[in-house]
Amino acid sequence: MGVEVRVEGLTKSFGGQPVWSDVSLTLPAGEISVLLGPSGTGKSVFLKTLVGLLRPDRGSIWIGDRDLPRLSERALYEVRRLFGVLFQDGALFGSMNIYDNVAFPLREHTRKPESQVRAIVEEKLELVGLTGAEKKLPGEISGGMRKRAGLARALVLDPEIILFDEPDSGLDPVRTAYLNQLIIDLNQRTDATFLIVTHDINTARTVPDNIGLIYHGHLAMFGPREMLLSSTEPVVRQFLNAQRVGPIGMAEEKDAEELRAEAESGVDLPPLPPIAAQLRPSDGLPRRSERPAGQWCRENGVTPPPGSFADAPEREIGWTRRDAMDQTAMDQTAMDQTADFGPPPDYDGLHSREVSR
Ligand SMILES: Nc1ncnc2c1ncn2[C@@H]1O[C@H](COP(=O)(O)OP(=O)(O)OP(=O)(O)O)[C@@H](O)[C@H]1O
Repeated sequence: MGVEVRVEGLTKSFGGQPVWSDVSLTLPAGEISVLLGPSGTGKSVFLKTLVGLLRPDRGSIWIGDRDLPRLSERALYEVRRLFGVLFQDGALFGSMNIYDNVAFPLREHTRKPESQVRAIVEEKLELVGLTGAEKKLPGEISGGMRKRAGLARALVLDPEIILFDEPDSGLDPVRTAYLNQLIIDLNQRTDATFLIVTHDINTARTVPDNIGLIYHGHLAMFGPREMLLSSTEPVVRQFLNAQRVGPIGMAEEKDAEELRAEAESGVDLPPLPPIAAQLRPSDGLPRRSERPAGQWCRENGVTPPPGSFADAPEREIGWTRRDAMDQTAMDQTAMDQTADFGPPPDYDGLHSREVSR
């Protein structure tokens, strides 16, 4: 069973240079959250700080009634056992075969007899589809297999919180799709709390329950996926839609002159793409934390981008044609009252697939 992780006012710097400041967010128990951000904004540093490998300058990381940065080394060692971490490169020992790599945390942190170690290692290797690769060295298997071996090792102590640092880096799109499905299935099976750092926009759009974005030394936004996927906040919109137009430049932030030139050129951000349905477990059953598609938008009076949830069965969506019509009527009234705001948005596009047929 996963646990909630509550981060409050977390700040980290190196040699007086802040990486990020005043980060506050809650990773809900058992849910999948994704953390995005331009390169070098400190996502890996955030994961390492969460797990206690780096000490923050200020702030709290609450797990139950324990505040990690305030724990003694000994207490922290105990709490770390709640975590499983999949590092970017799998972080396997090159001279150990896959079996010994996966068995390592069990031999290091428990007194289990070798027969039990074997049973657990075999179970986790089967879970990640690596049965038969036990005797291979990390250098003898593909990058994708190394990731899965790293994942098996992250799972052997049955962690309640699993952190993934770019699990999809270096993988082709098909392997990324398989890995994402594996992550969803693992979440369903273990009910652990997941935090995934990724640069893959498709992963960010379909895998998580919540999305966060670190930008320019702070947490720009964190919340339910529908909140970010329908956000018109320029940084969020630019990043989630992989656009060049917007505040983020090649070297992180565009300067005022670049932004002015962009505004003068009349180039605008393209419309938000439709929100796709969340990826479901392989058995097709709803995720434990699943909320009806469109529910957040409806409850918060936000109109999702046209075409959203077209791939969710009508009976399961929380945003229906009726809501769209009600919303259109409400917005039309607002438009009539304020005038000069141009034509009303094309809410019918919400079901554009049906309409265009
Ligand atoms: N141990 C350290 N000592 C000093 N500086 C560090 C240390 N670890 C990371 N940094 C710096 O912190 C900043 C953030 O690095 P980090 O690897 O967390 O970024 P990231 O967002 O994960 O990047 P990417 O998306 O490219 O992987 C970088 O400038 C990096 O050089």
